[in-house]
Amino acid sequence: MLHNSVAFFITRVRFISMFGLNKLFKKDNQLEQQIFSELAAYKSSVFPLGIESSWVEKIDIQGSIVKVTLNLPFAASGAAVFLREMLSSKFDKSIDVVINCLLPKAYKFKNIKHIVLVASGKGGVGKSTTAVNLARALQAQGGKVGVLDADIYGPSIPSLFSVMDEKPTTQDNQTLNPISKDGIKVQSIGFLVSPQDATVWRGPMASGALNQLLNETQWGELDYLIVDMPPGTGDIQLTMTQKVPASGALIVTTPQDLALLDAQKGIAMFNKVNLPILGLIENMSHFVCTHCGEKNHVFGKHGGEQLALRHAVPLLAAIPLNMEIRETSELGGCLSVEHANIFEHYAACAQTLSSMLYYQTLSAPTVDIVITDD
Ligand SMILES: Nc1ncnc2c1ncn2[C@@H]1O[C@H](COP(=O)(O)OP(=O)(O)OP(=O)(O)O)[C@@H](O)[C@H]1O
Repeated sequence: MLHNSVAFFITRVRFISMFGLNKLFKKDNQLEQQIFSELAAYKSSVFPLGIESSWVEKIDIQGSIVKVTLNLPFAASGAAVFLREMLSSKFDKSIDVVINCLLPKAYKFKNIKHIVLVASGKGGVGKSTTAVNLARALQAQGGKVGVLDADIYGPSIPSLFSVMDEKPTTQDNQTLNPISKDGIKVQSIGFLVSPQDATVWRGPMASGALNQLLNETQWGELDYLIVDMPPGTGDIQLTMTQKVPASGALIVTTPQDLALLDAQKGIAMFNKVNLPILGLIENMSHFVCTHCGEKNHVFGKHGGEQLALRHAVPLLAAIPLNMEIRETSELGGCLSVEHANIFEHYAACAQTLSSMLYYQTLSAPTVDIVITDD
């Protein structure tokens, strides 16, 4: 019996060699190695150091059908589109790329891996709109996401997610369950106190409330918690910043001189408390004419770019002034579903942001952060 199977095996090997199939297997192996090399050499803002071989889960080659599966340690599943194009053009054949996002289990606070503050030097520049779309984009890229609305002057997150009438529930009378909207966990100061009451708060009260919302909400496991900060750079914002174990801050600005001056104050504020500034987002950066497609810089040109250069922080996105952004936001809709082309701006920003946060964690020492109420 054993003799028979050995004979069968030898015949099979001979048969394969005879028809040159072993060369075919070698060729597959060669292709696999070339794919590894191309991935390692591919550099972009999302992959500044290329794609590590340990991120390649598998390369499946079935004749002319090739599929590459990657497990990325950050939320950038949309990058599959570029990688697919790059590999297909290099090898002159269709190569499919699938990206799963598996962030390392390194927690910044409780079960939260990264906390990102979204701030602005002045009100009305689109900070909350940007925070919500960025949260949705991080989720679309494969992350588990929560949003904490700490804007005591005008908590607009409930309305931007269209959950104004909901109230967080409690199971133990000590902690609150956040509202879940489209898989995103939402908590807002607006669910708990009226805006009239909150606007007269002083720094310690506001930061105490933020602390409480952060600590006493059952967030579960999150990859990214986006915190919508109150606009401005005063005592309240400073005290709040000091109380949150954030990975960094994003500053939203418009291109007008006055907004840029205030954004500069925001940069100074975060520098004062040594919180890394992850980047600037220039909102309402330009307007694309719906008839002729021409780009108009309604509020000025290159302002965000110059500010970013001056302070050596990345300009992560230049979001257009766009009617669909305003309409969808005001109706609490989802831009990715309703206007996918405009949502691309936020998707690209989310990919770069999540990659930055990953590399930041690699280079930072790990410390346990304990928040107290004082
Ligand atoms: N890129 C954009 N294109 C068009 N409209 C926008 C854009 N970004 C924001 N808006 C609109 O601008 C208005 C202000 O936006 P938002 O409430 O997000 O600003 P904010 O900076 O958070 O304000 P506040 O300081 O009051 O919290 C909203 O009507 C919003 O829909």
